[in-house]
Amino acid sequence: MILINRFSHVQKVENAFTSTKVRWFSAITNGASDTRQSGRLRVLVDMDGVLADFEGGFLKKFRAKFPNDPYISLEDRRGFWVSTQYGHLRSDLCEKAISIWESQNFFMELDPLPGAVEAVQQMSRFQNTDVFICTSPIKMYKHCPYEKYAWVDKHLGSEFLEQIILTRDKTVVSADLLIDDRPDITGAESHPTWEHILFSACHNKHQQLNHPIRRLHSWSDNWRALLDSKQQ
Ligand SMILES: Cc1cn([C@H]2C[C@H](OP(=O)(O)O)[C@@H](CO)O2)c(=O)[nH]c1=O
Ligand SMILES: [Mg+2]
Repeated sequence: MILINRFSHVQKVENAFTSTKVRWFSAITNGASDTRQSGRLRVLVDMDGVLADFEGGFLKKFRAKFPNDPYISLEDRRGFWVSTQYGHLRSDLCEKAISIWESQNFFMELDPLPGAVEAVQQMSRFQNTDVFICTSPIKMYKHCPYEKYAWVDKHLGSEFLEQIILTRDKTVVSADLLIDDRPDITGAESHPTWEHILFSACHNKHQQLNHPIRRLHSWSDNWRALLDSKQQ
């Protein structure tokens, strides 16, 4: 009897733990109302193609490493994946393109996009606004995650290291806005809490999207109005 009671106590504790875990998890995944209830605006800012010049850095290093191979100018870039378009140009160029962003110092040495650092610094000083840098590392993890942290430290300062979210699935992160240059952002959560603002880039600026989406054309565009539009 004592044993049974003890067991049922353990079971109860386990059940309570499980249901707390479930509640906590759903707060993370379905948190739209949570962020608004807190009265604070939560903004996710993507890194490559929004803060850091991935496309420009890639082209410069590709041409330096493979001076005798054809390349695609930024004007002619189409489609999110650089390696896909290079593979269409000539099949061996796909692997050559990948070798560029898998190299040491690729992510570290990317230049900030015009106005990006200033915009994020200003945004983070807004009242009732939390800004996070939400970025996906490449799967070849030897250099990229470290270099993304080092880049933020160098350009935004060490206090911004608290604001980094590294994830391959941005749909499970709850926020009000996600500013990102990738047109199709999908993942485990089919109804992300954020509104995706498409940041214009050489690869997406000609793209007609079949779903309604607001764009930010650059950091000289009116990003303050976008934030205002989400305030209660
Ligand atoms: C391979 C590749 C990666 N990236 C960026 C997107 C991701 O960073 P971010 O989430 O910061 O935009 C990261 C890993 O895929 O590299 C491109 O922008 N274009 C590409 O062709
Ligand atoms: Mg990006």
